[in-house]
Amino acid sequence: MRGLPILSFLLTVAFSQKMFSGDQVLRIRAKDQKQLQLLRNLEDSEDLKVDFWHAPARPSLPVDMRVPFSNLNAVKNYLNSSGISYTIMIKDIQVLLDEEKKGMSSSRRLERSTSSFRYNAYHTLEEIYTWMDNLVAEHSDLVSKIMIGQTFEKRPIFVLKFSTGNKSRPAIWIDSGIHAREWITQATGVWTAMKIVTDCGEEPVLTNILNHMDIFLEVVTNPDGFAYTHSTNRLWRKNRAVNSNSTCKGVDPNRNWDAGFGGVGSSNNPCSETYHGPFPHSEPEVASIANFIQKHKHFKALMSIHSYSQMLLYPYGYRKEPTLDNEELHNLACKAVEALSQVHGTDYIYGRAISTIYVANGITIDWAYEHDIKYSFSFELRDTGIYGFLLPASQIIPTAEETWPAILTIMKHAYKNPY
Ligand SMILES: CC(C)C[C@H](C(=O)O)[C@H](C)S
Ligand SMILES: [Zn+2]
Repeated sequence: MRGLPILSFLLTVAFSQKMFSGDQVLRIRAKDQKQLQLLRNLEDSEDLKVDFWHAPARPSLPVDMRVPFSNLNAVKNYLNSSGISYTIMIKDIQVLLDEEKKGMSSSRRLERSTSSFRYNAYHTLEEIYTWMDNLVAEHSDLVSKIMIGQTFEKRPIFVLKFSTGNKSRPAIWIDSGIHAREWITQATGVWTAMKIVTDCGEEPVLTNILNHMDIFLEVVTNPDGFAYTHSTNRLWRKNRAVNSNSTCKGVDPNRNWDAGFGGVGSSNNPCSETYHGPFPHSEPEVASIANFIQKHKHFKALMSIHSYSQMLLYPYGYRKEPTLDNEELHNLACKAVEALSQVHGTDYIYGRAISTIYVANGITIDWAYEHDIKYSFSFELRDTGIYGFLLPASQIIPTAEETWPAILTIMKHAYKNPY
């Protein structure tokens, strides 16, 4: 009878999961603004169902887009006839998804302790929430779990609090997984939580920070979307809100913040991956964080972790003017990226979001900066466009290991430069 649970799991997955057989990710290097606009036009065509993994921004940045197998010829003809050259970044998405699923099914069980949890594998929401409870139980002197709200589908939204004190102190916010499909980020959040409990009291820099500041870490910042990537569509980005005037579901939680809301750099089309929602903080996944941070009043640094591109970004995304703290943020990003590259030689670029990746409004770090959190950064983890969102699990630990010194650099700076 042992095989039955695995078999039933595989059968349910086989029958409910969206398949991406033959879908390809094309990498395009647009030569000029005209070609970029031709690419943007593709996003608006509902029948081609092109999914931008890396949106059109500037000629110097590649555009990565997933094209359903059934539309490959039409899209490739469109590119060829427009004189737009492309390479095939992923030849068949389903092949990578099948490999990813194989790696997960062997680790699919609810562990009773954090020591038997496999940090080098991807996990479901249930497995991560169970791990979270084990972490709190095993380290209750340092870690507690706070429910800051409920998602659209009424799942609890949990934040881990790391504190050695008992009154409200200056604090640091870290979130991962606000975009559901960016699985390397939730996995990095799990590893980072373990690193904090392991190093606290042992490693002097972190120990010193935790003697004066609290750290709040939201590992799964989009629980509904994340559950959906496991149950139905691995490449889902948004939350799972029902949009009143559309059959398309989901709002992009990283366009829903009250910072330049609704301008250029997000979409008012509910079917778009960057749909900003009906109004700022309309989404519970965003409002819960905003309310928590505003009630706390003492956050000094915020890091929102995304993938992919290997970038460290700071405000603004929605305005081209630099912030008043641009020089300090730029120098801090430089130090953080240097610390990151020391670990495995991974190269990052860094700078203001609008000029480093693309214009984006309603984003977390702009709202944070405009709400007195000076040290606000968005990480874009590995890679730069070989696997994209389908980064193999073998890269989870190396990615988390290299990200940690960058996170620590930013936390240390916030601690040493109180404001
Ligand atoms: C700070 C922004 C521009 C991050 C970006 C996005 O939300 O589109 C990620 C690459 S998904
Ligand atoms: Zn993202």
